[in-house]
Amino acid sequence: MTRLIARFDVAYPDFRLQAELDMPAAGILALFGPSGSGKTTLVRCLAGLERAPSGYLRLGDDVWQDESRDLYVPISRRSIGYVFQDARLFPHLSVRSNLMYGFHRTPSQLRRVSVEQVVEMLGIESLLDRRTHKLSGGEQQRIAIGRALLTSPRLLLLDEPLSSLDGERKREILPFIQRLYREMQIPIVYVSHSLNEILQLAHHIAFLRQGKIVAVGPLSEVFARLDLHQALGPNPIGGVIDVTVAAHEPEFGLTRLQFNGQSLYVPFRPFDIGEPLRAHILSSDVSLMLGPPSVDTSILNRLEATVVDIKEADQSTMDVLLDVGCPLVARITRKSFVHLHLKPGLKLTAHIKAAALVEGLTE
Ligand SMILES: Nc1ncnc2c1ncn2[C@@H]1O[C@H](COP(=O)(O)OP(=O)(O)OP(=O)(O)O)[C@@H](O)[C@H]1O
Repeated sequence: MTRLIARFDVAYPDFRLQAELDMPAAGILALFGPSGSGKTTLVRCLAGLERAPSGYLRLGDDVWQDESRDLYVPISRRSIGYVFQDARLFPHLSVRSNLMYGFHRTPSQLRRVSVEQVVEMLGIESLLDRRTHKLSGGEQQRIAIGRALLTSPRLLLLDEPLSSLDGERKREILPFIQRLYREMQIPIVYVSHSLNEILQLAHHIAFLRQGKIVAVGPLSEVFARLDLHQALGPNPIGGVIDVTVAAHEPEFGLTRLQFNGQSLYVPFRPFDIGEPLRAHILSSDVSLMLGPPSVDTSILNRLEATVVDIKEADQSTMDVLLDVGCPLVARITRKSFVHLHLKPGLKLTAHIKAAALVEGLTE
């Protein structure tokens, strides 16, 4: 499988990025981290807008930067599509001309994406003859993505493409980004500090703090890192679980999801049976009970669990990493931890107070 390998060390007067990536170039990689952690700097290095003095960058067989050989391929020859926070369309051109700009820049023998394909995928047929300054923010971003796609990029960089949009426009554009990956199979690096966007879109996540990638991998693994749990926020996600729809129980207003032989109930939604979805669970919504799952409880979501690891969260709470067929973190009080005599290897039951579904997720 094609890999993306990058090593950058960039020093500004008050900031240093020291980032290393070596991962499959497939699906959507989210760069996530607090403001000022270096996400944009990293993307600029990937794009070739920022030249890291001793940098190295390779996508598959293409080496775009290797300073040990004084090799630095400029952005115009990197086969990279870059979409910024603001769409940066050409205001004097129509939508069609903005799109064709990207298309014509690419030599015909390298074109792998057709105008018709992009227009259909982004739902922009009716906009083609419009001027760009009259378009809504969401429409403008779709055109910007289309223009980038029509350069037939081997890598698409989306730097907070939704941050200037309101909630409704965000919801409008997210499915198009999901389609990008599904239908075009172009690896995407997606910068965001919105956890919600990342849960909806990402297959992998790189978590940045103070210029360093402190964790990278599939979402379920990164959110299970106890050493990062405090850094992930006051009420962090304890589990990201890929599930399929198993059954509906409309008489109870419930839909049953399954994963690795376990079940999770969520409020009824008319999904197709077998449809892949993603659920996420806050670590504060997981409580623990000694012994195997019992039916004598009002709690519907009871998962068989094994304690894997335990870490102090703060003075009064502990994070407990569980194996429920996938990683899941429970945040419990220190008092309960002492009372239950928790230790690695202990088998018990995890009660899930609430599980939320992430809509329209890619498989
Ligand atoms: N050209 C530059 N010269 C000096 N400092 C810079 C330059 N570009 C970025 N920085 C600094 O580097 C740090 C990281 O910035 P960067 O934009 O990469 O962070 P970010 O994680 O993308 O932040 P945000 O989420 O707010 O966009 C910041 O402190 C910023 O001020």
